[in-house]
Amino acid sequence: MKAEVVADGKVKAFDCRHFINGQFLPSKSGKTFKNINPATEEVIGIVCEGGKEEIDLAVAAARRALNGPWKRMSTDQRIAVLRRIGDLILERKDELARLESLDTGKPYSLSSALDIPRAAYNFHFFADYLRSVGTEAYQMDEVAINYSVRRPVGVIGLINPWNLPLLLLTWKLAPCLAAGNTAVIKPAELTPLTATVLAEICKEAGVPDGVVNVVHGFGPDSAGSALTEHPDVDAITFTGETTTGKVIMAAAAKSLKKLSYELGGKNPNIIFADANLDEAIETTLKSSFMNQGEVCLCGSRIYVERPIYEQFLQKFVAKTKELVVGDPFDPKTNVGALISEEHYERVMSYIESAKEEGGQILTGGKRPDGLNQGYYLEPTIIVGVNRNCRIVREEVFGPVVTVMPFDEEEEVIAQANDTHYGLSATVWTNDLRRAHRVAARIEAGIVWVNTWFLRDLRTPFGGMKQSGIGREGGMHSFEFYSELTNICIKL
Ligand SMILES: O=C(O)C(=O)/C=C/C=C/O
Repeated sequence: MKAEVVADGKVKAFDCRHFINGQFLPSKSGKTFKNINPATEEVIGIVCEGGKEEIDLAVAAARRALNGPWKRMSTDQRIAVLRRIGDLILERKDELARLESLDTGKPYSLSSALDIPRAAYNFHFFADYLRSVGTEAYQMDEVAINYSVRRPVGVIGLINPWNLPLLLLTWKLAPCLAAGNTAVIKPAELTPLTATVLAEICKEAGVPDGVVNVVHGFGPDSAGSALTEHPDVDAITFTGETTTGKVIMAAAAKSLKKLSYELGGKNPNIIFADANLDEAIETTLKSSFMNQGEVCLCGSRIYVERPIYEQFLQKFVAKTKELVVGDPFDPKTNVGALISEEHYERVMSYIESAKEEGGQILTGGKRPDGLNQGYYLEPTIIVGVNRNCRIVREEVFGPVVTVMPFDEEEEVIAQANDTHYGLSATVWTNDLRRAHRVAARIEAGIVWVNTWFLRDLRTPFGGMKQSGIGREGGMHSFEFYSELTNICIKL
């Protein structure tokens, strides 16, 4: 699947076939769908649409592979394969970054700085981590000794989102393989390219046939539903929208699959008057608009303590107006194109609803002048809304934030927690005790203080309430991707 680098560093997309049992192959049905470049609205290739037949083939291959050479590999051999995958991702970093930008509309400056390096690091991190994974033992006086042994869960279904395609696929696949499982991957239908290259990289790195499988397609009545319903899939790990998470859970219930979920968020960004304002604004530009705001961790609800509210708005709006929206391959671009026409319309509908609810648009809210092709939307700041407005309650997943003033710590904590989500939050203050006090009271899986999206992969990562089930990262990933047997020996 070598992507062909064409004029001015752009790459030409390729047609995507499934990867099953070590072979690239089309759907038996012959069904395909178009792959669209969101920055130009052009068709850049076709993708084979998999269904029950392809999922059955992939699951059978994965089941067989559990007891093949993969099982007999020593830990050191598995570590070497995982490290090699990370190395090969880095060797093809530029090609992968261009493909990711072509598929998603995100700036190449972002995919080359974040998405692809983190994809490689996900493999290097879990390869190294595997060396230190242990279990536990307990001595019952001189009566008995208990110790646990760890084994892979089995065949894992990985269902991945379109916002950080390779970063999030490798975030799941690396620990899945490190723990000795086999995988059936269903990439998001909107972003098939880098998952297809990853399959090729896994084969080249020495992953035995059948251990990693990729089946393209949609959710309902397609590869996605076939995977979540398949009785021989032991677990499902999913990152995506909460609504989709509920559908998957219902399908997985029939065979009681183990579930790991990282779902939506409506994350508060709380800025106290004693914060370093310039630093808070510089990071808030990222936590608001990075990746076109298409990040589950984006701080889309900004709460500013009243004494600095006007000053914050004046500076934040001015800086936001300086952001360059446009061609993902232009080095000057900060904000690229939204992922699809459907998503673009959805985000625009939230901006319309905010206006109907009395919101004022301080900047953005429309397609940039001169960009009539591509799903481009200006970074948007909305004020004059409150906790009862849809724009404040529902995940927009676009370059749209609301800014609201607050007076008391108790009040802003209550507002921050007034949501059925609970993924992440950001707190800006230089008051040490307040930082710890407020962070501990926010109902979220991750709280950043005076920073955002700073990631130590050993930490528990995931959401509470309707933002997820379970945690990923370090030992938390191994807990999901392995089963423990406690053995009690009478002395
Ligand atoms: O940083 C991570 O490990 C991660 O999972 C990021 C998720 C972003 C989702 O939109």
